Amino acid sequence: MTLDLTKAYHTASIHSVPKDGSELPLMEAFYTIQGEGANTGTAAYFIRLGGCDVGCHWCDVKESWDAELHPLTEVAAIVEQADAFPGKTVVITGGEPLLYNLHPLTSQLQERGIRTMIETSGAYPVSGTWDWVCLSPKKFKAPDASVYPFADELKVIIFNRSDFKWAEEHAARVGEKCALYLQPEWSKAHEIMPLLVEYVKLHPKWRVSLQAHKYMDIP
Ligand SMILES: C[S@@+](CC[C@H](N)C(=O)[O-])C[C@H]1O[C@@H](n2cnc3c(N)ncnc32)[C@H](O)[C@@H]1O
Ligand SMILES: Nc1nc2[nH]cc(C(=O)O)c2c(=O)[nH]1
Ligand code: SF4
Ligand SMILES: [Mg+2]
Repeated sequence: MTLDLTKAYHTASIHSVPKDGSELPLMEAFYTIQGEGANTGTAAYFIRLGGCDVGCHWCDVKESWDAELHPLTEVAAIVEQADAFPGKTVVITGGEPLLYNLHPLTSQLQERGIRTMIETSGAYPVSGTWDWVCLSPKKFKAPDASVYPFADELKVIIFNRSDFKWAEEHAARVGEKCALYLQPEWSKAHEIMPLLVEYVKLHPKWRVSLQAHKYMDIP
């Protein structure tokens, strides 16, 4: 598959993040339990990159949006720290990680035998090499068409009834093997859960994803 790199990592220059991907704006990194989607319950080291222009009004990490607030950090140092943990699985999240050139980060992780996973809205084309791609499309800035074939998992956030239709539109665009998840928006979870449960019972190709880390009270 050929990638259209003309649209990739387009804001890198605005945020003076080097386009070669050697340094990235690092908001935080922490070793925890994956709380969402297909890999829920497994140990993983999360690397959260700053910068996002998608603007979900219910985003649970708005502090990540302004890349300038997060220090440019050498990829080699990020990788070194990740390798200190026994999980040997790294989840790159944000912010929107696909704003940046992720080739050096993923290749250096994989050279050390660390699995690479990404949480992305898909708003920008894929860079880097991935063992697992979680695509979570957003109405506020729809995915780039090139991203759908990379999705191992589609995770749609349900905030209101109209999001079920939106979820089906995206399910029609991912590959046959892509696992399908519906995840309640956290602040509406109590209200939306009965609808979500009924929807999955009627449309069993979908599974429920909860933000298990929030119930476990861990990062
Ligand atoms: C903070 S985002 C960062 C990665 C990327 N920007 C994205 O949206 O996929 C990580 C995951 O959290 C989900 N998420 C964010 N806010 C949420 C909320 N209030 N309730 C449920 N899921 C949420 C996103 O849909 C995404 O799957
Ligand atoms: N434990 C835990 N699991 C997660 N899965 C996706 C997360 C994210 O913010 O991308 C996340 C997170 O922030 N914490
Ligand atoms: S795309 Fe992700 S980081 Fe950006 S606003 Fe939406 S949920 Fe938050
Ligand atoms: Mg989170």
